[in-house]
Amino acid sequence: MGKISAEVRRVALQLMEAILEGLGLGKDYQHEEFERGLQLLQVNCYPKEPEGESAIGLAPHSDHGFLTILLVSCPGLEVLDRSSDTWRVVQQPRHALHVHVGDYMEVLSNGRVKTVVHRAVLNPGEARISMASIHSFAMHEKVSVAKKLVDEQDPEKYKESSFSDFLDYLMSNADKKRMSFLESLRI
Ligand SMILES: O=C(O)CCC(=O)C(=O)O
Ligand SMILES: [Fe+2]
Repeated sequence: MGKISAEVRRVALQLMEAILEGLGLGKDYQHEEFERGLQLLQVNCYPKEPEGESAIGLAPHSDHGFLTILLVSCPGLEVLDRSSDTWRVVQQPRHALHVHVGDYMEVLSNGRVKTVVHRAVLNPGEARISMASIHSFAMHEKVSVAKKLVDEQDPEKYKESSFSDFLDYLMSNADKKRMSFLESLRI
């Protein structure tokens, strides 16, 4: 587990640099904050789909960090196509990793790069395991819109927040039907 986490972290940081460069911020933008950031591993185990029923394994959501790298044992991942508001099945080439952009990437880029809304459905043929590696800043480090991506036509669209603010948000809304964390940050 230690080796795969370290390798996945290396890939995530390299992808982050490429995205930052693509946004015109330069690959070293907030380099230290990314370097000392958090990596969270979440392992999901789903049972086989009961016969004749279709069932959701993990409800629709977006991930809170900058990037998620996902390893899955078999198909079951679906992403929301924003243009048609329909779910698209994600193909699963053998041994391929999936990369999701998360909420903090949408915040940092001032909405230029959109978070991916996704869900997992149960697989009729077999039980399923997935391992999500989520990459974010450190617990109390604030993520904010890059000032270079703000101007009169494109005002700042999100409030700053940290991972600890995200946890507080989850706790405070635990028993309510709630808007997503990202929606709560919209200005
Ligand atoms: O199991 C999957 O394919 C998705 C897992 C996921 O979205 C998550 O852990 O955040
Ligand atoms: Fe997810």
